[in-house]
Amino acid sequence: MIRFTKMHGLGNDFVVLDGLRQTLEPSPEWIRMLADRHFGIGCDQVLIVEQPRAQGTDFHYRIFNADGGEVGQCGNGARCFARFVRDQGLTDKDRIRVGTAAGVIELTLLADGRVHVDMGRPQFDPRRIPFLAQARANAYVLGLATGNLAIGVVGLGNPHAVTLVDDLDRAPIERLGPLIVAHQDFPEGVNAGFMQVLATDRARLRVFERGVGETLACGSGACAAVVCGRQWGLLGERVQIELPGGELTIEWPGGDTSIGMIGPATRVFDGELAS
Ligand SMILES: N[C@H](CCC[C@H](N)C(=O)O)C(=O)O
Repeated sequence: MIRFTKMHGLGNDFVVLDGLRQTLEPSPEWIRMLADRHFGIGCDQVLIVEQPRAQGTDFHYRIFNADGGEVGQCGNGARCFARFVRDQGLTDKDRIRVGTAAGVIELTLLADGRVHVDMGRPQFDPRRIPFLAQARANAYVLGLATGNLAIGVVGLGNPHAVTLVDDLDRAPIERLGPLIVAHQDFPEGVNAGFMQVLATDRARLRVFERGVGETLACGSGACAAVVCGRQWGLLGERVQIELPGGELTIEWPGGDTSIGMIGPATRVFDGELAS
């Protein structure tokens, strides 16, 4: 009987599985079933806790989108991961180093119940995002059927394209999101963020996620939006990002430094799969 925990980070929701004390075979078909909101449990991503692989890490963390694809980063998921391994008694540490397919991240459980994630340094090398155009990524014009779109492109262990909009409620996000996510310039797809800057320390954001569609929050997307916003001279070092599901605090000094994210991690229920 496979046990799972249902969790969310500002409404970006997860099925979290302990891969240490149970044997899991995460095929794309099985992941899609778990994520299915009618035939399965229902979630945006499936997260699996595994034994550490990299030197100096406490765990390895596998991330699967609802479409079954495995990816290298999930900011909201990282916060839930930290909460999960503590709640399950898998560690008693407050600071946890976790290996992912994209590298190592450091999670810190804060006294107020929130979690800080050191998301590592933003990537601008197009080959590592990956992104086919060789132009410097912070102002690239994407050719769409609906016309050209100026975007910022950055990697956070997963690829992000950020579009600045004047009004998040009126921008044609439902139409543009899928076009950007599937654009040929992103050979592995991309997460499409739409940001409305309110002040140098505050912005609104909606994200169409690769492998899912629009989510209520996207942690790596919030980090990508702050990186692009800073490169465009619109945002300061510490920014409150307002997502449909709630607020994240993002801190980035700029240059070749790590980006930090602070936010909640919520456990909803534990369950067992029938088969
Ligand atoms: N859809 C993303 C993975 C989850 C990212 C998001 N849920 C977050 O909180 O960072 C991708 O395909 O790269």
